Amino acid sequence: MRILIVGAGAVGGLFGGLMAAAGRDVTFLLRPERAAQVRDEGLTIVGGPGLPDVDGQNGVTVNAPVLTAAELRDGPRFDLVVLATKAYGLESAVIDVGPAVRNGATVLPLLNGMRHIDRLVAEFGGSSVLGGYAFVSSYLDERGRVLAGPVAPAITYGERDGSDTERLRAFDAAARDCGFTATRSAKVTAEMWAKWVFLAAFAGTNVLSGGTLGQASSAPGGVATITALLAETASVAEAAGFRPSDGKLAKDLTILTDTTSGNRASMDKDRRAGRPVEDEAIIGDLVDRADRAGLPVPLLRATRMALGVYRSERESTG
Ligand SMILES: NC(=O)C1=CN([C@@H]2O[C@H](COP(=O)(O)OP(=O)(O)OC[C@H]3O[C@@H](n4cnc5c(N)ncnc54)[C@H](OP(=O)(O)O)[C@@H]3O)[C@@H](O)[C@H]2O)C=CC1
Ligand SMILES: CC(C)(CO)C(=O)C(=O)O
Repeated sequence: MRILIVGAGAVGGLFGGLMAAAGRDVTFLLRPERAAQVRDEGLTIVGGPGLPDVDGQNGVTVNAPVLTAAELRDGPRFDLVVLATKAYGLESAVIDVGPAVRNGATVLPLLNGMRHIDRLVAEFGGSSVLGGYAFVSSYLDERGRVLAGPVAPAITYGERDGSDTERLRAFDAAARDCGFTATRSAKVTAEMWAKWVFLAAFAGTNVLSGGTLGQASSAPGGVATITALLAETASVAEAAGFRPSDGKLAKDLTILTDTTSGNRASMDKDRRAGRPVEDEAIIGDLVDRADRAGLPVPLLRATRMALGVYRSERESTG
C-alpha cells in the first residue's frame, strides 16, 4: 500500500515516521519549509517505546521520501492519504492533496472534531473518506523533532458505514508492528464522537479554569463544573445520534476529575505556548450544533468566548 502522509507535525510525523521506520511505503506531502528541513535532516522521533537511542533517549531518524504540492501534481499514485494537519490547515491541505485523491487515493483523516469530515466528503465524495482519529500526546520541539509524549500512540480507523473492505485490510497490514496500536473499528463515527465529547470537556476544563485537570478538580465547584461540561458535550453527541455509553462517560469523568492529574489537552498547551488553536473545530462547532438542536451549553459557550478572545489577541499582535 502506497501511503501519503500530509503533514509531518506531532501526529503525521509520529505515525508516518514510525511506519517509515518499519519499512512501509510512506511518502510525506509537506509545505516547502518543512519539506526542506525533513529532506536535509530526516525526520526524528524521540521517546517512542522500543526505539533505538537518539541523543540519549529512545528514538529514530528516518529519511522517507518527501513531496511538495507542486511535485505531487505530476507525481506517483497513492492508495491512501493520511491527513494530519490542524483544522486551520485543512483548506490548504484539501487543495494540495486533491491530485492524489482524484487519482484514486482514499483519505484517512486524523484530525480532532468532526467538521473536517463534512468538508472532505463535499470535496472528494463520501466513498473516498474514511473515519479515524489518533490518541496520543505528541508534539514538535523547536528543532522540528517529534516528541512522542507520555501516551502510548494509537490510531483507530474504519469505513464510515462500518463495512469491511480491501483497503482497510491493506491498511491493517501496513500499520501492524510499527510501534503503535492500530485498531480497525466498525463504529468509527461513534468513536470519533466519543473522543470529541471527552476532548472538548477536557480542553474546556483547562481553558475555563486556567489549570490542569487536577487543579480544576481540586478547586471549589470544580468537579460540579467538569461534570456539567461533560454533560453538555454528551448532549450534543446525543442530538447527533452518537451519545457515548454511560460506562464510557463514567470513565471520562473519572479521568477528568482526577485531582492528581497534571494533564492539559493539546489545544490548551497550544494556547499557553501562544500557538494557533483549533477552537472553532473543537469547541465552536459543538456550540453551533447545540444551537441548531436547541440545547443549552453555557459552559461550552464560555469556553468558545475565551478561546475567541485568545485568538483575536493573537491575530492582532501578529
Ligand atoms: N498532538 C497531539 O497529541 C494530538 C493531535 N490530534 C489532532 O491531530 C491533528 C494534527 O495535530 P498535530 O499533529 O498536533 O498538529 P501540528 O501542528 O503538530 O502538525 C500539523 C502539521 O500539518 C502541516 N501542514 C499544514 N498544512 C499543510 C499542507 N497543506 N500540506 C502539508 N502539510 C501541512 C504543518 O506543517 P507546516 O506548518 O510546518 O508547513 C504541521 O507540521 C489536529 O486536529 C489535532 O487536534 C489528535 C490527537 C493528539
Ligand atoms: C485527548 C488527547 C490527549 C488524546 O489524544 C488529545 O487528542 C488532545 O489533547 O488533543
